[in-house]
Amino acid sequence: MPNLVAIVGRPNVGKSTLFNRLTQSRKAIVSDTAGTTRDRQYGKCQWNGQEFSIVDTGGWVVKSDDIFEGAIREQVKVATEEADLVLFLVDVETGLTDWDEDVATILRRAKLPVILVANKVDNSGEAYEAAEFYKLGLGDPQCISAATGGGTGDLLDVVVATLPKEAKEIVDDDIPRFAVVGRPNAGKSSIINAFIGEDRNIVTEIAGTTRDSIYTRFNKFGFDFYLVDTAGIRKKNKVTEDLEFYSVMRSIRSIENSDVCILMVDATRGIEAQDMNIFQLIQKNNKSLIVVVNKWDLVENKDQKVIDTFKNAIYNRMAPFVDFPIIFASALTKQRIFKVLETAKEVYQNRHIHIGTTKLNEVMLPIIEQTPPPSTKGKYIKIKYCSQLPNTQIPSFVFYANLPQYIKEPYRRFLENKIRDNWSLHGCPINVFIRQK
Ligand SMILES: Nc1nc2c(ncn2[C@@H]2O[C@H](COP(=O)(O)OP(=O)(O)OP(=O)(O)O)[C@@H](O)[C@H]2O)c(=O)[nH]1
Ligand SMILES: Nc1nc2c(ncn2[C@@H]2O[C@H](COP(=O)(O)OP(=O)(O)OP(=O)(O)O)[C@@H](O)[C@H]2O)c(=O)[nH]1
Repeated sequence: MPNLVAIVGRPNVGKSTLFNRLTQSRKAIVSDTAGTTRDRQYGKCQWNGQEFSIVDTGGWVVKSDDIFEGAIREQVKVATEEADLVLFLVDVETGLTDWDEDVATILRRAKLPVILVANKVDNSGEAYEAAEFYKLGLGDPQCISAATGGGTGDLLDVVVATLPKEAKEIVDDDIPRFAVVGRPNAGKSSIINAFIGEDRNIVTEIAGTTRDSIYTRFNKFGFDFYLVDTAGIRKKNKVTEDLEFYSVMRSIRSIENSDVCILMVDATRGIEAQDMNIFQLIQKNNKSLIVVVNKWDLVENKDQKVIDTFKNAIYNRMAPFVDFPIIFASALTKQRIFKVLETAKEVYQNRHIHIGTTKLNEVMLPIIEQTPPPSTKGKYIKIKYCSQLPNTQIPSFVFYANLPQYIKEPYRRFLENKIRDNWSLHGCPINVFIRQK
């Protein structure tokens, strides 16, 4: 299982620039105005064959001057509880600030490794300016320029050397792993209790080898699966539970270690930003999904129109991925709790679908013939055949075409939808590639 690295630091020190460089994504918006960055919260980095996840704490601050620094401080604390390693970024242009000292105090007390990183060392002549940060009591700073990339290779060497070694969990690979995720108060602990009750005979707790990772095996009523991180979910942390960042940090490990995510939504609140953040984590990790609209007992009018309105609202928010089940349930009254497990099992099986090449072509080629890819620049575009790739993490299909570069996203999506119409891939992300033949 991957390790989790958190980047912390004052606004404008270059967290998002560094996050971008490490994850090599160009999605992050870098700006000169403090606190304007978004969608840079979570990504993956690979270095020397080791993979780890990165969270940029700067992506989560509520933008308001009076709570700004307090909120960041709070996030630093959460990061120290949930991450495996912290990159503490400071800025040689501004030099040492009181706030850096505050954060250093929190970090010195934390039990995880901290790497002090002096950013904006754009040329070697500036490296001496970084010496003052030694005062923070966190060792010698690693000098980097996130903007040019200078020093980041050395930094990554240190990160990889410092991260705890990835330990193999003692779990059976053939048994599905379900994670229950959702915002605070959505009913995660309640539904886990409804699944396993307090009956010790049906569950075995297997202590994971990594901090906080615990799989609970459930084997009864024809079900056999692991619930991921149940102990972590049932452990309450009321102090920070309102923090958006907190629910995300809490979810990362569970999601990364699961096959199917059971996303709990509170029927009395609808879909909110926090639900969307968790949904995006599920998507970025290519996990299968079912949505449980919980606390359905509290909804008075449950006629079909209300159900449809709920469903449409959820699908609209999560578009374009809309092929997943939504179940209206109550962890309290146990209404449809079994349905949730049954559906999670089906969705897991969909992940392992194998469609033979003959069958796939028999169905897809006539569809393509009827609705061929639109010709671009007078070019005739032809898809010759298709097949499913073997041994992939999620079902992946390749369509071979004479001019793949002219087949655009809408048509790719059309192909994906046609595959979904013809085979049961409910809840399961799939890949559709177009390649040259
Ligand atoms: N000269 C120089 N400028 C940098 C470097 N890294 C980042 N910057 C600039 O510093 C400014 C802030 O960078 P960001 O990455 O947005 O900083 P941040 O810490 O994510 O800021 P918040 O979003 O406020 O948390 C931008 O103008 C960047 O171009 C660097 O290595 N050298
Ligand atoms: N009426 C009703 N209340 C529910 C239901 N599920 C959970 N609750 C209540 O909602 C509150 C939160 O439930 P929890 O199971 O603790 O929620 P959680 O998602 O684990 O919350 P955090 O630990 O804060 O992340 C509790 O008071 C539950 O009793 C439900 O289906 N119906």
